[in-house]
Amino acid sequence: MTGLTMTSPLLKTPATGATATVRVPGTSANLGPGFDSLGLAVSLYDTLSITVLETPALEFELSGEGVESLPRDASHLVVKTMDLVWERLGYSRGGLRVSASNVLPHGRGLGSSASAIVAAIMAANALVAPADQQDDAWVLQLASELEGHPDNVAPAIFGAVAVSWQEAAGFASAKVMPHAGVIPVAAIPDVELKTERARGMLPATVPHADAAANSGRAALLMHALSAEPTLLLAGTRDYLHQDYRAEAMPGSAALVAQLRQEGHAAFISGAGPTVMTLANGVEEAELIVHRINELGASTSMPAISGVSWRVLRLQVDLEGAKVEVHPSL
Ligand SMILES: Nc1ncnc2c1ncn2[C@@H]1O[C@H](COP(=O)(O)OP(=O)(O)OP(=O)(O)O)[C@@H](O)[C@H]1O
Ligand SMILES: N[C@@H](CCO)C(=O)O
Repeated sequence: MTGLTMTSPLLKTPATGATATVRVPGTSANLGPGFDSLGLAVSLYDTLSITVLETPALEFELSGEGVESLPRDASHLVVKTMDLVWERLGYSRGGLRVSASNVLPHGRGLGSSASAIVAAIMAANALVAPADQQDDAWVLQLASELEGHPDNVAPAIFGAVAVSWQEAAGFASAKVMPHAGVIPVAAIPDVELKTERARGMLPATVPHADAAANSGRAALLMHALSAEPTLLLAGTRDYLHQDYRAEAMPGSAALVAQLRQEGHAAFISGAGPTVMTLANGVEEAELIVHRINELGASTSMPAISGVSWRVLRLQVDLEGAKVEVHPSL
């Protein structure tokens, strides 16, 4: 690794030749009643490698999700985010090679934008001089600002279940380890729904009775997730967002209703349209996978069978994003 160089009296540059690689999990936000506050990390991972080049070029090696549609210039979310990190830390960017292996589907409610932002911040932070590097609380603050809410970025950074909140001093998050029996099952539809559109469907106010009922379920959910998974069905009941957004994802709304009627803790993952179900043990997880495939193939519920579902039995990721830096050879 070459030493840090000065491009102006004020700005430093990251060390040329170094590569930072970040492996970041996807996340499921809201978990039913935890709108904009609860989320959990799942065992689906994007990998981002950033190499600082000697030339001013921006090179992209993208694979997987978004390969056809993502921009290959400074407007790419990863580059925009890294530029902001370096600006705040007093650095300027030269050339970069951005290598991304994208597994998380975009606009499906699995936190792809949050994971991209977290990976970019962690890579940029790892490439500055050790004395300038910031801690995870700083990463959480900046990532939440960029994403607009902390419920996806917190579990992407820390893993497990994250309970996040905001006060005058900024965003904060507590990590809660889930009961070992909790198994997330994702049903990912082949249609995209932009978070921005889903947020636009929410009302400005909700009835006090709904807010009160929702508070009770969110509190119950934390107990169910950490200690008593038999209560997951009751704990994942939401009153604040899913009904208001159902029109934009009728197949997902129908699948959530059907699975809940059959006793499974299903909810819309993030802003949708992925349906997440939290199983209590392997046997229930296998049953849920089988049942979703069956409903998708049956003609008796056209709202569900009219959508093509990719069903994945996952695990809760307990560690969150990991970064490694390789100096130049
Ligand atoms: N790995 C990535 N690299 C660059 N841009 C990305 C990446 N992942 C997501 N994005 C950008 O974020 C957009 C998707 O963000 P959006 O908030 O709509 O959905 P999401 O994050 O997948 O879902 P949710 O927030 O509901 O969990 C993509 O269309 C793309 O512009
Ligand atoms: N809490 C967010 C998650 C998606 O980014 C929402 O439901 O809009």
